[in-house]
Amino acid sequence: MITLALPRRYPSYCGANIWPLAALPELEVAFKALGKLIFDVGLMVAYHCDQYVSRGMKMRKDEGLEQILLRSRCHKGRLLYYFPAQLSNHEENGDSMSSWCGWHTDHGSLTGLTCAMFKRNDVEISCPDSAAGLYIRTRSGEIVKATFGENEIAYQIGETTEILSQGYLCATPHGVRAPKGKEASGVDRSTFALFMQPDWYVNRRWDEKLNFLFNCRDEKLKFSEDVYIHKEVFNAEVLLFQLIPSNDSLTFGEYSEMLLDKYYHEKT
Ligand SMILES: O=C(O)CCC(=O)C(=O)O
Ligand SMILES: [Fe+2]
Repeated sequence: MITLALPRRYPSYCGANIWPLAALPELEVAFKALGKLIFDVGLMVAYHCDQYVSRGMKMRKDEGLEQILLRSRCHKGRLLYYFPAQLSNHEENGDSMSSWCGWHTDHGSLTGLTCAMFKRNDVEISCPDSAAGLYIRTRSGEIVKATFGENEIAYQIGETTEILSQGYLCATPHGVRAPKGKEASGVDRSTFALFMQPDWYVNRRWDEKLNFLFNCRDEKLKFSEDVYIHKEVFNAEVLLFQLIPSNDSLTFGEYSEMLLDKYYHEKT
């Protein structure tokens, strides 16, 4: 019963995977193996995040990032594809650091990223512009290129971790810069991201619309006055956080729905 109801409530989270079984049968196995590796290492990163946070705030073991990730069934692996810059519909915006993907923070707990692969005409190449790629903004406000190799995984902190750690850990602002110049013509970029996030659904709550009693785990996000997620940089977030009264709490599902409405449906 639950497997029927959840996709209706959260279509963007619960859609079935679509595997190109005929064209690329090996993708499903490789994709899941990579996702599992990034998840397993992510748990180790989470353990150390908890050690750090517990020095500053009181935290029960089951409230820590590691346990939240371990009990969640809502992690999402995605292959990301960036079209060659001149074919993209998006005009290059004023901020060249984010010409392929605008500055943002991920809303989940922890995002694991592989280093990207660049291609021209389906042939893998090394990127002709060494300035292209993923950029992050550090806690001290510096913009730095995130450089890592093909056998390495990068982890970024998401907004939910910032909220649950009451700001001891900060969500990582990031954007992706497209290559520039003649040589950049026709160059595309592919990478893999594992978005690790808490369970999102409501706990033992009757849903009028679906006529269904949810009997599942949720994760409450407590918004305290001390948490101002990158407010000073991203105007959209400033608006969003004005909508959440301080000291209020939402489930991760409610928080996600609020963001999706804000960004995609302009409901709020
Ligand atoms: O492409 C990347 O390296 C980062 C992707 C990203 O930030 C995202 O999908 O949220
Ligand atoms: Fe991101």
